[in-house]
Amino acid sequence: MVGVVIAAAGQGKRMGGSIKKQFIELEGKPVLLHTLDLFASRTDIADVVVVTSAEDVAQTRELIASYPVVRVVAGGAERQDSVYEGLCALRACEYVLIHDGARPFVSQAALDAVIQAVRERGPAILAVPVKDTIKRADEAGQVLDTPPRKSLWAVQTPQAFLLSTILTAHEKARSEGFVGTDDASLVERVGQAVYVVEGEYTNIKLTTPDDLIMGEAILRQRKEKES
Ligand SMILES: Nc1ccn([C@@H]2O[C@H](COP(=O)(O)OP(=O)(O)OP(=O)(O)O)[C@@H](O)[C@H]2O)c(=O)n1
Ligand SMILES: C[C@](O)(CO)[C@H](O)COP(=O)(O)O
Repeated sequence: MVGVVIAAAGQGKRMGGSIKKQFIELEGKPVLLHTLDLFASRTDIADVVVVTSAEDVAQTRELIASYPVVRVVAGGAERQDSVYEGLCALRACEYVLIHDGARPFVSQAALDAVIQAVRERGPAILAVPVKDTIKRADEAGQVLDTPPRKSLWAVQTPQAFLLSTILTAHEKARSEGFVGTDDASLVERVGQAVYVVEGEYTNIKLTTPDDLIMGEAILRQRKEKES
């Protein structure tokens, strides 16, 4: 069966404002519940662990009281620490999807695709082709090079792994003091192949206030399609 870790223990510094972004309401519902609803209706998901800051655990438990398979644990200072706490709290799952609480728009088709990929190929991550030209530059702003765009992907979540694989990779990174900006990078650094699954540009992470405007537009467009 598949378990899910939802990382929602961030402070939302880039979003600003007095309410952390996972608790901001979009169309009258907190972002975290939009995210949870994507997984709650799936029969292939056996366990869901939401990771929040220690100070938000009680509030989050109240918020998710009506979700039967969802539990809440406290996270850590870095996203990687929070994910690790979530992984340790999972119960009897062969595979795990690691997802950002602040990514409430991933489609069911994308979830199907990433689950199929991890079962058939191994570690799998949703990503979209980069639209802009990307340059590397040094600290003085001088351009170093222009990597060929066709090899570049903007990485999203969920990222899918065998639970044993990602736990081992996290433990190794922790013991060596390595902090990555996603979970797949911890698996890559132990030399294991990771596969990209093409996702959708609408699977945005709510990071800055502009993303809330985009998020409302995505929800509006989906509602219009349904009616
Ligand atoms: N210590 C942390 C930091 C981040 N996250 C989660 O990881 C996801 C992606 O992180 P990001 O967008 O960077 O969220 P924040 O850390 O909240 O944002 P910021 O960096 O602007 O403070 C979010 O769902 C966030 O809640 C987490 O669980 N634990
Ligand atoms: C995991 C992630 O969402 C993939 O895009 C991203 O790397 C999280 O990064 P952030 O630094 O927490 O925004």
